[in-house]
Amino acid sequence: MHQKPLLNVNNLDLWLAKQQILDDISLSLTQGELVALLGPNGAGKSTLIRALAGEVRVPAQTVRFDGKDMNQWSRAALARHRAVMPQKVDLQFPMTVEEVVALGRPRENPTQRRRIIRALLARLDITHLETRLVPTLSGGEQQRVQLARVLAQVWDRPDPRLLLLDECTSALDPAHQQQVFQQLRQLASEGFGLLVAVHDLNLAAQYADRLVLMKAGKIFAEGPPASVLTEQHLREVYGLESRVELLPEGYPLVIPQRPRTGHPTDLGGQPLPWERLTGVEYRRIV
Ligand SMILES: Nc1ncnc2c1ncn2[C@@H]1O[C@H](COP(=O)(O)OP(=O)(O)OP(=O)(O)O)[C@@H](O)[C@H]1O
Repeated sequence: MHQKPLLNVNNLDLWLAKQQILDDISLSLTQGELVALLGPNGAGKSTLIRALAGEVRVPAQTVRFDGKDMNQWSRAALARHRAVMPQKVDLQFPMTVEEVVALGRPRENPTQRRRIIRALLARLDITHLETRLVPTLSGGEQQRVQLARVLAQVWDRPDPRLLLLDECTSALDPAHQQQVFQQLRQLASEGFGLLVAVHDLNLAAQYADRLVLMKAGKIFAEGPPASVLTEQHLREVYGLESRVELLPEGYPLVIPQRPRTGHPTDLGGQPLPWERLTGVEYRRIV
């Protein structure tokens, strides 16, 4: 088990356009750890990832990467040790999958680059797409190509290696979501530290060592999945009614409940059509 501190954030405040977006954020990530960043739309997850990526300037001494102030890292050195997958990547150029993944390794010798690309395409189940033009791929296929490009950047580099991934599985079908998260766990066991923003609470619960739940720019709760994903927390942070069950596998399962009032699809507490037909209340059978 790797235990070396990789990332330390201390009392980070961040203001953009005269608005406070991050409020007193403190967290840490060690080598070999996969931490999921959760929270409603607008909670500040992407902004935090951009700040940790060095894309938004942060106050001195608030973010340390491998023990060194983030502002002291040169761009070139950062590029070898941390890679970032932004939430939106919209590639319009007619480039092939192979060419896009190669962008992650611009200065590599061709034989070595080829080896890295092949390994990543296989890991992300996109070998069969290698010669296709990226803009012609489906959304989920494109997302896996972008992940391969990001991984190529830090693949087989010396430690420290940090991955900051912003909703890297949002377009994937359930089987590919599982496959990608298994790969992320594999990377953690190889010594990477991973911070992954994700909306799927159950994926996070299944794969992350720890969860960081944000609300309105602050950390609302942080810890192992079972301590963060409680019915009370989900109500307070998302306004979501849910049932949370602890599975025999050791992680919680969140089952969202149909809102009783105030939702556009809600019938004001009236039984839904199939409830009238079957006499079975939907809430009890989900
Ligand atoms: N450059 C900016 N200028 C002004 N406000 C910004 C800027 N960037 C982000 N914000 C605001 O900061 C808040 C947090 O945005 P952020 O994108 O970090 O949220 P998020 O948690 O990633 O949300 P989502 O789940 O929708 O992706 C939002 O209210 C957003 O409008």
